[in-house]
Amino acid sequence: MPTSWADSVENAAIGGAGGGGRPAYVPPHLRNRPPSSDSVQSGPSGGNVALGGNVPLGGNRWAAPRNEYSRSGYGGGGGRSGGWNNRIGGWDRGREREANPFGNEDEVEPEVGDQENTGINFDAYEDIPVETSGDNVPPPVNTFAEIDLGEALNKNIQRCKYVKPTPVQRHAIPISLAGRDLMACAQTGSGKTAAFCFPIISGIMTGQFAQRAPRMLRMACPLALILSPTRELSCQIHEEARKFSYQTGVKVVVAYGGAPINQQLRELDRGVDILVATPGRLVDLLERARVSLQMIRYLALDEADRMLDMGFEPQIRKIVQQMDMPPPGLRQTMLFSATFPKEIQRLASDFLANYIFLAVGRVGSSTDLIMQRVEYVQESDKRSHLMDLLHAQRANGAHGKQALTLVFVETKKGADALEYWLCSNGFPATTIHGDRSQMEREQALRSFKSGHTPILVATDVAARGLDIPHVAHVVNFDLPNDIDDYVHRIGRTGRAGKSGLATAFFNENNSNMARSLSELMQEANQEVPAWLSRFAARAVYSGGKNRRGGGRFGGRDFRRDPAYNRGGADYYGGGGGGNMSSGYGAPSGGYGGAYGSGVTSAWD
Ligand SMILES: Nc1ncnc2c1ncn2[C@@H]1O[C@H](COP(=O)(O)OP(=O)(O)OP(=O)(O)O)[C@@H](O)[C@H]1O
Repeated sequence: MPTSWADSVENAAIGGAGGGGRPAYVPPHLRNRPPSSDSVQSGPSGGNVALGGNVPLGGNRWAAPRNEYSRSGYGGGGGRSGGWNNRIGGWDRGREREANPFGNEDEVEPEVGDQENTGINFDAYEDIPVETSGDNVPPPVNTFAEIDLGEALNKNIQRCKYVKPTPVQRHAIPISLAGRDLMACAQTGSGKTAAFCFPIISGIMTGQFAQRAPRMLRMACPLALILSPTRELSCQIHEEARKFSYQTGVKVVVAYGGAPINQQLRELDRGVDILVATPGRLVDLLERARVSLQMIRYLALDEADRMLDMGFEPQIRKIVQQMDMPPPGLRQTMLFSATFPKEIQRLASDFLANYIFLAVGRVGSSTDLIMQRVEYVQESDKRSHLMDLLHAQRANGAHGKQALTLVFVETKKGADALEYWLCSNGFPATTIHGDRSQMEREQALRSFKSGHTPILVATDVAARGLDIPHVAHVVNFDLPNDIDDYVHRIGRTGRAGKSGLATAFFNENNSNMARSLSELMQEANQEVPAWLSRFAARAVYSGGKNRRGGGRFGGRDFRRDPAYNRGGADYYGGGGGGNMSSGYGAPSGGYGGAYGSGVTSAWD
């Protein structure tokens, strides 16, 4: 059974609106009980506000005639593309019933010993190196049965067909259940979402905080906050969390920008235990005094390094430190990402109390499930080269499913231009980037995921977190300036134990990436072309483009660095000695120069 967010989008697309009018508020501790049997709906899945919609399928996907492109038609998005009037399923309160996020009545009752999550090969992760540091690290578990997550959550794990925990889950869940703060790095596609959702849901299910929840008029007081950097990722986490919390009595609500706020306010008014949000929309809700963070007991930052880089850091500090959220020690904080540059670890430590650092896999490295290729392609040849790749790929669809290709470009204009060119040449493509409306973005994702437009041209807005099944190929048409961005981009394929292919176009313009790219490829047991090694040998580390410093890739607790133990005064000195010195020279890396000459004052 498909279990990912992308599949739940399809389920939501099939379903209609949830039921009922506005219910009476029921506090969390009264909700924490099994719902009545009639709460299991056979029909509508309570279409997601964001992602409900339907994409007509069929026809020859590759047969688009030249010049057929049109913005309104290319996505094939008929159906409910309007989307905003759908209700998120609640759960048994008054006349409101919890929609079944699994979307299929047949799958409501899990069967013991049911088939494993299809296509998952977690044996691929078995011999993965794991490193923990911090005081009194709780031991890992090998099975879900060893952890007391509660019956209702265990049922949902079965419904998801998760047979055993992934390595990051084996380590992170016991740490979080023990109440410890956590900074966790694990490779893309390795199950981090569940690793932070399970302990939060389980903790709320025990009801230990619920009694103290105040009843404030029109002000939501969630117990847990999950922040992520993009709207699509927040929607995805929300969908996953709804599955994990189905029939547990825990209510999950999502709030993100680009969508009408009134709908989200109505959802919040109906009660919320776990709020999944993007920072901008949350700040808006806080400023309107429609959300209070005073009851927060769990804070999770997904893509935490992105959340704390210069783009988001002020908003995150405002949310976490300048509103009414309890301080570290009184809340439990969990930070997760596949990459964790040390300067960001240092920033993040402000938000944590006596935390455990967990690194699973060669962190910041890519998984070797992804076959990486780098090809030397001049700018002017990129389009024809891409076309060759796509032609070759037409033949590669398997089991009636067209293989999906995700093409990353540098700019929004570049994305539109490439999309137009692809469509004009008979390759159904769509695009996702920050200049498109939220509805267009969501429609593009649906169209891609359904295979209607099996090519998605994207900027970095799609680089992190998105879990789209059947992405067989990631093409870095334009390489990013930061090796961590590359790691996240290629991580859209090769997920959950499956294999994938990533191709990067490289030329002189990317010479500053040569060294970090070839090191990354070596780490992941990939063949490094001789010409790239020559580029790498000539290259000087250039600023933000490689922030790891020498030695092995990422994954080290920055508290173990000698500079940290000297008090950290010289830790960010820039340009000089120390492990991080190579990371901050140039202004053009992923941190937009913010850590260039001003590195010492980034958190002053
Ligand atoms: N224990 C499990 N057994 C089987 N499948 C799992 C398990 N845990 C997670 N998955 C599946 O693995 C896929 C990847 O999980 P997830 O999206 O949480 O990865 P991630 O580590 O957060 O990736 P990224 O770094 O790209 O954000 C999802 O489709 C999820 O449903």
